[in-house]
Parts: sequence; C-alpha cells; structure tokens
Amino acid sequence: MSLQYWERCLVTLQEEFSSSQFNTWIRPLQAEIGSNGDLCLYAPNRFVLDWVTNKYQVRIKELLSEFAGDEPAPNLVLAVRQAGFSKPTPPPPPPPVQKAPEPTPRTTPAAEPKFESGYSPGFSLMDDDRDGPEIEFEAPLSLGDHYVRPEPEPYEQGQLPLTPPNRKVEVEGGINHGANLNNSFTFENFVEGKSNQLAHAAAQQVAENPGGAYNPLFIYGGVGLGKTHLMQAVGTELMRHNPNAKVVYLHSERFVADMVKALQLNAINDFKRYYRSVDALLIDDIQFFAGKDRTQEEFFHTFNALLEGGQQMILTCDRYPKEIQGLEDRLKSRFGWGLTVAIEPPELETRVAILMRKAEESGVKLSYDSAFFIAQKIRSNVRELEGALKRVIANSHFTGRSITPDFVRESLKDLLALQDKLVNIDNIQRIVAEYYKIKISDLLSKRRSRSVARPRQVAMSLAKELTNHSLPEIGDAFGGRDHTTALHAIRKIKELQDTDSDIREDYKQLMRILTT
Ligand SMILES: Nc1ncnc2c1ncn2[C@@H]1O[C@H](COP(=O)(O)OP(=O)(O)OP(=O)(O)O)[C@@H](O)[C@H]1O
Repeated sequence: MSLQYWERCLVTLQEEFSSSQFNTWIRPLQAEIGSNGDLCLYAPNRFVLDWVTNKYQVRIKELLSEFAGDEPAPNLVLAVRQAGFSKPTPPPPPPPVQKAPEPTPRTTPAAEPKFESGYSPGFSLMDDDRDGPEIEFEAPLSLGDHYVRPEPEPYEQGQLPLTPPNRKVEVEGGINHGANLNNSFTFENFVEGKSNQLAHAAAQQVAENPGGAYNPLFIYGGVGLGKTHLMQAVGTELMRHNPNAKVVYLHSERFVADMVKALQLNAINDFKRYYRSVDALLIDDIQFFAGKDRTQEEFFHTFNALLEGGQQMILTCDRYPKEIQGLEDRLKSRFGWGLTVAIEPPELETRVAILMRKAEESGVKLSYDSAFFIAQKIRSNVRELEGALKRVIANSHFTGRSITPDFVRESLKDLLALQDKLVNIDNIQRIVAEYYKIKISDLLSKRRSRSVARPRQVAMSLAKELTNHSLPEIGDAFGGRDHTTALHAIRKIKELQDTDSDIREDYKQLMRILTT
C-alpha cells in the first residue's frame, strides 16, 4: 500500500476542519507505511497523539475505509515519533563558539544557567550581591537582573545610554524579579472556552513539562485574545515551581532593540550569552521580526541553542507562522517543530464567563443579564470587553447606582453609538462584496446563483449578529426581501458553519475585519 490513502485523507480533513485544527493536529502527523502494510501516523509528542486518538481517529478510520472501497482498509497505527525516527528537520548544531554545554537532564525548570564554553562567570544571573564593577546590559536591565562582565569596557560619549555601572536596577511594580512577568496573568484567572481550549491545554502542558516535547510552543491569534496572558501564565507557573528559574519574557521589539544596541556597543557576545543562558524564553508578537534579517539571523542561532539545551521557548504571533511575510523559511519551519496552537475570538458564552470572572475579581456584583448585554455588544476581543466592563464599574462607583442592563446601556452609550456607526448594514454589504469580489448591487439584486446568493446570506447573518436591526429591517435592506428570507439565510449560514470549512473561515475572517 502506498501513502495515497493518507494523502486523500489529508485533502478531506483539510476541508472538514478549520485551518487551526488542521494545522495544529493533522499537519504535524508524519505518515509511514509499516513493514506489514499498516499506515503509521507519528505525532510529534504525546499531547498531539492523545488529542488525535481521542478526537480524530474514528474519522480517519472512516475515511480510510471509504477510500479503500472493496479492498481491505489499511490498519491504522498511531504513535509518538521516537527520537532517531527520521525527523523532518533536526535542529542543526549551532556554530562551535556558541555551542551550549551538554544539556543537564532535569525534572524541573530550575536547571543551572548555561554559559558558553570559555565563559566562566562564577555567579548567578540573579545574584545582585557581588563585588566588582558591573554594567547592566539592556536585557537584564528590563528584567531586574544584571551581570558582571569580566572586563568592563569604558563608556564613550555618544554611546547609547546603558545604565551607569553599579546602579541597582529597580524592579517595576507588579513585575516579578528577573522575569518581567506580570503577576496578574495566571492560569487561575484565565477563563477557558471553546475558542482558547487548545492553547490553554498546551500552555498547561508546557508549564508542567518545560523543555519537553512542546518546544517551542507557538501561540497565534488576533489582538487582545489572551496570547500574552497564557504565555505569561506559563512563566509565572515555572517561577512558582522554582523561584530561581531564569524565565525571561519580552516583546519581540525589545529583542530587536537589544540586539541593535549590542551591535552598536560591540557587545553581541554578551547579548548571545544572555539570551542563551535562560531556562525559558518567552517572546511576544514575533511578527515584528518580519523584514529584520539580522535579527532573524541572531534569533535563529538563539533558537537552535535553546532547543539544543532543552530550554523552553514560547512565542506568540498575530498569525500562523507560514503566513508571516518577510520571515525566513528556516525560521517558519522551526516554529512548527514543537506545537502550534491558535486562539480564536471568544464566543458569546465565554465572553459572558470572562465578564463575570473579571467583575468578581474586582469585587463587583454583575448580574448574568448585565454581563450578557455587554457580551452581546462587545464581540471583538477580550481587551475591549475588559475596557467596557471597567467603564461600567467606574460609572457605578461614581454614581452609586447598581449595575443593571439599563445602567450598562447608559454607561456604554457613546461606545455603542460609535460601534453602531462603524458596523452598520451598509458597511457590512460593502465589506462582504469586496471580500467575495462581487458588486454591492449583486447583493441587493434578485440573482439567485450560488456565487451571489451565498455572500448575500453571509452578509445577512453578519447584519443580524453585528447590528441591532430586526429581521424585517435586514430583509428590506437587501433589495426589499422579507423577514423569512433573512431568517432562512441566517439558519443556512449557521448550519454551513458546522459543515463547510470555507464558509466557516469566510465568516470568521469577515467578523474579524468588521469588528477590529
Ligand atoms: N480567556 C481569558 N480569561 C481571562 N482574561 C483574558 C482571557 N483572554 C484574554 N484575557 C485578558 O484580556 C486582556 C488582553 O489579553 P492579552 O494581552 O493576553 O492579549 P494578546 O492576545 O496577547 O493581544 P496582543 O496581540 O494585542 O498582545 C488581558 O488583560 C488578559 O488578561
């Protein structure tokens, strides 16, 4: 048997699943035909294996039987890819001078910092209590730690403003020493829902087993959906297990700025040493690496060294790695070596649950009806949701009135008016027409061909979901149709979202365009 059945399965599964499901669970499976003709699918790690076994195995078997027709279907074997198994792209060894020492086996994230060969600092990165001249390098400066460079170099006028020697770095409020982590981002206060379930589960796995099979963990999704929160929750958890763990969180722009500064100061080796000495490196919004070739080059080597040393990396991005324009292919492929998971905008129930939780955390009583009202109106992302809730709470404190749906409506009046102005039937029609490359007049016409009818139904559904117009008003706005046509359109699109991955993706994209 050749792999053709599996290749056909892939085509079907890609149609049936959302792109994030397919990219996360199916794409990483490596297929082989076993010596006895079994179809062996190798998952990169246990997590993916369990997920695929529980959720997709039955469907894969069904498809295999379907494609085999009258022939016996191949036996399916699911397993974790073993070390030594023909890995698609094993990390190349870093250049000798940057080679990290042999990784020490570890059960906790508290491994000793790893230093380049020949460099013997004789102190911990976290150790403030030492003699000798110090300079604070840009990265440690933000992290609250600093280290001694054996031969401090003189500062020259005009050089970038390094912190003067011996100045103790202040740790910002709410920021964990040495990690730049925000204590308020924890697993406990992260509300799980369908939209973030995979990312949440993966992050918890990493917190339990750093440097394990899910390295790097790559979390992608739109703005304000909780990527930073989850990434930092892992960092906080690692530090909770071991307060000496060197967990470093930073925004990708900071990495770029540090590197530029290090190059200007001729301190690139310090830069390399610093970033390679951590136990866990958490970099946010790596889409900012796009087009920055020198940064990518440096990050590529850091990435390899960390992976080789078994140090955990977590990266976030606003899109799927392969879709980042201006990012080298070798980085794109490396980002997929661990686990790539998506976070989607939260659905209504999750939005309500988040609001109730945030209100509770603020010690405020929020009724379900009021939470529901806000969640129905604010759909774009969690940050916006939090902003709206803060406004309502502040207003309630200020006026001494209790929070009811009417009070919420009043408090958010300006915001909702602005939103209504931004999302109305006219611009839904304009954006849907642009998206499907048809004319607005087609949406309003009597034409019933699929190429026009489907976008029209999508636009009507969006109008129902995003505006306060009634069904008769929506029908009327689409070429004078009646409310039963609008109702049919909405039901049809709801049904298609469960069965047709193209429609599901289109709808999601359009929602994103209209609400962000
Ligand atoms: N599921 C959730 N439960 C609780 N709070 C959440 C959840 N998702 C997001 N938040 C909160 O929403 C706010 C925005 O989240 P976060 O900063 O993690 O978004 P992001 O995806 O990293 O966005 P950006 O790409 O803009 O950086 C934070 O205050 C975070 O705590």
